Amino acid sequence: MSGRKRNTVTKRNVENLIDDKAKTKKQKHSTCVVSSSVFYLGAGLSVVISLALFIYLMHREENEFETLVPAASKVKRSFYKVPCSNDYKLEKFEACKPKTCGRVVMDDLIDEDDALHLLSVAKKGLALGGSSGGASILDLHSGALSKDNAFINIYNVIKSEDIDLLSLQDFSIYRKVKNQIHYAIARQFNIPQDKLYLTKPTFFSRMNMKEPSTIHDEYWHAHVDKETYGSFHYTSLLYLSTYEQDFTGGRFIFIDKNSNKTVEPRLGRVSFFTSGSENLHRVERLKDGVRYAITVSFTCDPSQAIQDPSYK
Ligand SMILES: O=C(O)CCC(=O)C(=O)O
Ligand SMILES: [Fe+2]
Repeated sequence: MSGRKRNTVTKRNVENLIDDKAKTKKQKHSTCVVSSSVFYLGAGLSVVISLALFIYLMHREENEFETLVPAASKVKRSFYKVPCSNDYKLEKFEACKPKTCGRVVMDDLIDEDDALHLLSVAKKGLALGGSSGGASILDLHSGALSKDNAFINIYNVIKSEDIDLLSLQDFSIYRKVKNQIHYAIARQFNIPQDKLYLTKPTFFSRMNMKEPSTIHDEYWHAHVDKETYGSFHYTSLLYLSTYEQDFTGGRFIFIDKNSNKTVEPRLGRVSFFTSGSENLHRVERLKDGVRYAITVSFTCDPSQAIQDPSYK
């Protein structure tokens, strides 16, 4: 009897049933609203957290730059010693190869007039070519000049178009500067000067804000000069423009285990260092402006020596 009663569909039962269904629907709807709110809140929160983390990491990277030599002040000679890598162990050239390794910055080695002269050569030379992307070079040894996505030979260009560039005076100023750097490196690292030779490439570089077009434009990658250029034992850079005056970004960064150490370029500043993996480095990506420099590097290997560049 009671079972029958339970199964009887009365008007009241139907009303209750509809009511219950509506309640369940309402409950379901509110559960749905709550869970989607939780979802959006969670997603929003994780976006905020990721953003904060990103800003923190960026900021932390900025903070982890220790400035070795700022552009704002001139240094006579700043020496920063680092332990040598094993890169030289199997090499001959006992008298020349690095036995102590390090980084040196000198602001009064090169006359400002000479740096300015080399800057004008760099500007004129690079104006005859120029990469489609952000990094262009002009190698005085081979004549290679970046042009669009490849290289042309500047000596052919100035000959065929009769352009007054890379004159005897230009080469003589390059040679004077090269000799001053040669002397400073030999002295610093205690090497007989006649066992240390100029090597190739020896090139002007120009960096600007153009987007990279080929791998040659990506100047900001970390590298070891001894691997990149093969013959280098001692790298030197003469800066021809000044950080935060002519460009921003573009600092030179030594990448050490626990920190990054920067050298801020300054017109006339020479930065030289041993070229092995004890001096892993990169150039910070430019944020604005145009940056000029010239690389003048030396080898201990007489078979990699080059003559002083001259008109061809
Ligand atoms: O221009 C600079 O400061 C350094 C460039 C560099 O590391 C290189 O050309 O190997
Ligand atoms: Fe380098």
